[in-house]
Amino acid sequence: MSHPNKRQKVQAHRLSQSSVSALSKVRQQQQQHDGFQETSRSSTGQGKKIKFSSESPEPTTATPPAKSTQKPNELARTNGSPVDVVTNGGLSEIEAIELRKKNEKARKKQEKKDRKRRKEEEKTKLAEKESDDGGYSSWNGFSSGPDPDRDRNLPPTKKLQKKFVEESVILEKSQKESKRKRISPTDPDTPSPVATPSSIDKSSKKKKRKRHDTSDIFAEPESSKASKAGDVDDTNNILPESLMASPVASKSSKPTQKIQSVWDRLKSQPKPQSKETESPGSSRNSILSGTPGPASDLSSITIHSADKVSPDPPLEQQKHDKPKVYKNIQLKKKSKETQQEVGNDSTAGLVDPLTPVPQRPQDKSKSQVAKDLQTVRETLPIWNFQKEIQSTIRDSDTMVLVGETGSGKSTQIGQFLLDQPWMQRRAGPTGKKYGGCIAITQPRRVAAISLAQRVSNEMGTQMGKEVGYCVRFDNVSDETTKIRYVTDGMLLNEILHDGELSRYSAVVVDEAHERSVSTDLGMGLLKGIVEARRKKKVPLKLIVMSATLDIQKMSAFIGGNPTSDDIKEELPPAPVCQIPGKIYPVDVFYTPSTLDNFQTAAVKTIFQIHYQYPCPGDILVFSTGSEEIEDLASTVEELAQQMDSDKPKMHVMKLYASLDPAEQQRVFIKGDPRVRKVIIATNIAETSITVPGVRHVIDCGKVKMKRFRHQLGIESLLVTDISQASAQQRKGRAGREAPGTCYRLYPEDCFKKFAKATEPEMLHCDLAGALLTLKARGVDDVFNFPYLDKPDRQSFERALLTLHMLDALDDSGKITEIGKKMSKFPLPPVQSRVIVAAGEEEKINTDSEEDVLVDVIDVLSCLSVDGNIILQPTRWSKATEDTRKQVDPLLPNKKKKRKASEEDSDEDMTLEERQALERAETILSRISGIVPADA
Ligand SMILES: Nc1ncnc2c1ncn2[C@@H]1O[C@H](COP(=O)(O)OP(=O)(O)OP(=O)(O)O)[C@@H](O)[C@H]1O
Repeated sequence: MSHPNKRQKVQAHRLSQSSVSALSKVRQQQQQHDGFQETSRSSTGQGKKIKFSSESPEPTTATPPAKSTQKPNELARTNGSPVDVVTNGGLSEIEAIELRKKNEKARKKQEKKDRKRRKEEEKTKLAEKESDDGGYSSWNGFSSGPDPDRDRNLPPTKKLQKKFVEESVILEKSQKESKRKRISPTDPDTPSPVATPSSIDKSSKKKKRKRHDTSDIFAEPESSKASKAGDVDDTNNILPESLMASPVASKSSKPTQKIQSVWDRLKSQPKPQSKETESPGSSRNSILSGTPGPASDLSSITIHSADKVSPDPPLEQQKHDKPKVYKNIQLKKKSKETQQEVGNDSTAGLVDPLTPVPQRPQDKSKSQVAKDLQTVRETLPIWNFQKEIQSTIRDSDTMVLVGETGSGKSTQIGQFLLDQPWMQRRAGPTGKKYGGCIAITQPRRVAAISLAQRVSNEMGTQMGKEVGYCVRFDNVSDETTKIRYVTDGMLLNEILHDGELSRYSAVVVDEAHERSVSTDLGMGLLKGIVEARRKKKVPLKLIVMSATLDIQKMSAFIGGNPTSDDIKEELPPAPVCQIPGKIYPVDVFYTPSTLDNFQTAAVKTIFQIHYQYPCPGDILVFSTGSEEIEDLASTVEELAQQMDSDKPKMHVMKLYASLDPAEQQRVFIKGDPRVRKVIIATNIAETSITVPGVRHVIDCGKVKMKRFRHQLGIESLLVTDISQASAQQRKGRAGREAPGTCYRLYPEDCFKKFAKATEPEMLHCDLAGALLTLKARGVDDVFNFPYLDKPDRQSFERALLTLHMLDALDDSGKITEIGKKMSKFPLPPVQSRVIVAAGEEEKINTDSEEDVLVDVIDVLSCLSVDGNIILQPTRWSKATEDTRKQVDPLLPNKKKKRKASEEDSDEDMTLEERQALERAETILSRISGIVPADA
């Protein structure tokens, strides 16, 4: 089988998203047809594709054939025969060339004139339209354009591309304008000579400003106006200058020397560097340093901000800012190779998803890595509160810990408590041993794994030893593990098996604001365990953490230590420790009005950022579900391939729950700083995680939530607005390694209308599973269990009836043997009942050839996966293996073992079985687009 080139691979990948290959073929054909239409339009000069960049004076069509027909000289030269050029009726070679040059020049001039005229027409139309509708339609929905008839017959993606390209040009023009203004900042009301030559009259200036305003998605919120005026000492809601009509910088008098020198440096830099527009940092600079002045490039701001926020910029940050300082030759080589691979398709601005991830420097010992990371740890806001946290939890069994996102809660808390005297494993009254380990719960497995990896790096230990994790189907920890990151579902499971959690000295419930059923049940159960362990004089410490928490409610709920022996006495609230300060500022932007289609807006924003900010600076986009993510990713990939070759390339990555875990971990590996990673994720990336390199967040403001539909008796996923707490968490994914930006694809008013906190899952889900868990844990009176928010009585009754119907409860409401078996499966009760029933069937019909249980497991496995049940085996295996090796150091050993056992089992196969297996593999490969159907 021949290896497909990168473009084919990307296409094959896209095909794999749809299992309907026929449909894909039709689509492909249509695309080819569209491509042809585009080319012919270009050659006739109609609907010519505008280049993404406004830097290059030379307009080119996107399709190579058009290019080649327009440059015969070059064609001839590439054919290797300059004499071939002499074909002009007896003219000498030189004369012919001269003549052609002249013609070419005249043609270009004419083209330039035409283009200018067309642009002017477009601008006028756009300005007129904007004055009609407030500018909204100029970017949203791509409904308005210079010549609507021209695009009528184009398919939607092409229309979108064309519209986007046109708008990008307008955007870049306006950015350039604001950049020019900033180089020579003057009074905002006095137009700079560069920006406003005398030939331009006042009305056209106004039009220009208007266009600038409306060509961007993000409006200037009230609060940012205040901050510009110096009233607000917060970087929230500050509009990036380059997105504004009148830059912030123009309010200031003169640039500081430092920034001016950066500008000078920037101007003298080669094209790709100097054309990058300013970051929104001038206001940030002004606020942080008290020095008003224009923005410079992102790197200068980073350095500047770091100066102010922390005296020593974190080491990782320094590396990130100056990729050239890498001393590791191996790494250099690697990245060269990577670039060669990436660059072999010069027209595509897209990094192939199969591109190997650059390896981390291998020559650094674990202790060296830990030593480097120590510098980062010491700059975290939580670092100075170490003693306070230690003494609070020494004196009290419970504590609420609140601190900004990125302040260091999840990574540092375990390390702060590790050496405390109460952490020692010790014997209880009966001689049973208690303690020695800390459990830190996370709502999602991806966070648990990445945090364990980070903390083991910080401690310089091997993953799975002193620091480990335990998530469903994957336990990387042993008896020696001291800090164990677990999902809250796994902790619940542990409580089922060991009602005292005797292994642990402390349990930290992280991201408690998420209020999943498991978190709420876990907290209710932990409350009881803390009391029980206190009585046995082997206390279990409980810490509840979040950045966005209702502190009073939580501290009253978990309660502090009793003040007397009177057991009836109500517990005082738990002590609260609040960590002030954030690590880096994040600027927030809102849209001026509500959008119909956040997917389109997300695409636009991604490219606006890409064109506006220099690399490094990855983008994290929050979308709603896997389908939306796949759609968005393929649109971005398609558009990225049409970018100019001098623009930084893009690497589009996806992150959602049903993705292969190794694929999920891939986003955490630092990539080539010259390539921009665009990670499109669901809310699984919302809390706890730090995706290295992310500087920009795009938040669609929506989430898919499970809702129980009483009439139908089923749960379904519905798209709803997020809460303010969620929005803050999403914003908090930027500003962790450097200052960042957050683009909210909704207006500020909408944000204010969002619920303050996320509604507890318990209040809108089917309670049957939760009640079965409680019953199995021995809680018979489920109605009076301590819930943080109690569901209504009807929900209880409905759930209890369901459990009774499934034989999980007897007539008195006690759990039955069937119920106990059911509670062990991490499935909804209805599904676990089917498994138990199938198991019974197996026992009864031992002679039957039908393997009911296996069939049932197959069906339920498919039902458990959100959406995509088709594997992507071989195509990803190389990439997946690279990632796995970095995440799981024991992988080579595991693989050896697996290979040995596979070889054993291969020997037992009959010829037919082997052929069937091969056939199945081929079909699977075909479905997932690895092998063309006609191969
Ligand atoms: N994988 C990583 N790569 C790079 N830096 C990281 C990584 N994990 C953590 N950090 C650094 O450590 C800081 C603290 O991260 P941590 O997860 O402990 O914060 P947090 O307070 O728990 O945030 P949140 O409330 O968002 O979960 C981050 O701001 C970042 O600077």
